[in-house]
Order: sequence, then C-alpha cells, then structure tokens
Amino acid sequence: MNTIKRLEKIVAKRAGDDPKKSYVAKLNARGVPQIGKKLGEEAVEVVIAALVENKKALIAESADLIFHMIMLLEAKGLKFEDVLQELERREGKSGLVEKAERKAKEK
Ligand SMILES: N=c1c2ncn([C@@H]3O[C@H](COP(=O)(O)OP(=O)(O)OP(=O)(O)O)[C@@H](O)[C@H]3O)c2ncn1[C@@H]1O[C@H](COP(=O)(O)O)[C@@H](O)[C@H]1O
Repeated sequence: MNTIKRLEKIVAKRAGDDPKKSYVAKLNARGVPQIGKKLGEEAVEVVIAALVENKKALIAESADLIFHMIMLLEAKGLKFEDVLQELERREGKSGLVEKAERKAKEK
C-alpha cells in the first residue's frame, strides 16, 4: 500500500478519536472551515519556503500541505485517488487549450 493510502486510513481511523490524544481528531472536530483554514495557512507556508527557505523546509511544508489536503478530502468524503483521477483525465490536454475552450464556452 502506498504512503498516501496508508495515511488516508490513519486519518479516517483517527477522525473520531479523542481530540486530546490525536491531532487528526482535534482538527477534525473543528470541522471543514478550520481544516480549510489550516490548509490555507500551510499553502502560504509552502510559498514562503519556496521563496526564502531551503529545499528541506519546502519538502516539510509540502508534506504539511498534502497531509491537510488529505484531511479536508476525508472530511468531505473524498479520497486522494479522486484527485489523481481528475489529473489523469486532464492528461494530454494543454492548460492553454483547456482555458481557451472554457473561455469560448463562457461567451
Ligand atoms: N502526517 C501527519 C502530520 N503532518 C503534520 N501534522 C501536524 O500538523 C500540524 C501542522 O501545523 P503547523 O506546522 O502550523 O504547527 P502547529 O504546531 O499546529 O502550529 P500552530 O497552529 O500553533 O501555529 C502540526 O501540529 C503537525 O504535527 C501531522 N499530524 C499527523 N500526521 C499523521 O497522522 C497520524 C495521526 O496523527 P494523530 O492524529 O496526532 O495521532 C500520524 O501518525 C501521522 O502519520
């Protein structure tokens, strides 16, 4: 089983545990708005690490970001696999082409 899947299992298992004993349980108990807030903070920390810190810091902040993304997806009944499927669906289509098509539809 890969790392993401193992982590998802842990997050799902811990979600309803005692908030005093588990970070996942504690944040999960605060609901989607707080998980989302934390995710946003971690995204900012990734950008700061990329701009002014070293590669080790960027890796650590990226891990925090992905971990909290997994928590948010779990809270919404989704899996990382759902995101991977969307990325796979987009494979082979340039972002520039996709945007042009979307803009044309909006007209
Ligand atoms: N991968 C992670 C993981 N990554 C990051 N974090 C926590 O996410 C938080 C990141 O927030 P910050 O960097 O802002 O640090 P903070 O201490 O919260 O800072 P402030 O909020 O005080 O500003 C820290 O508390 C980290 O410990 C994680 N907590 C848990 N996991 C995984 O989840 C499992 C279950 O954890 P528990 O639920 O705590 O048992 C663990 O075994 C790990 O596998």
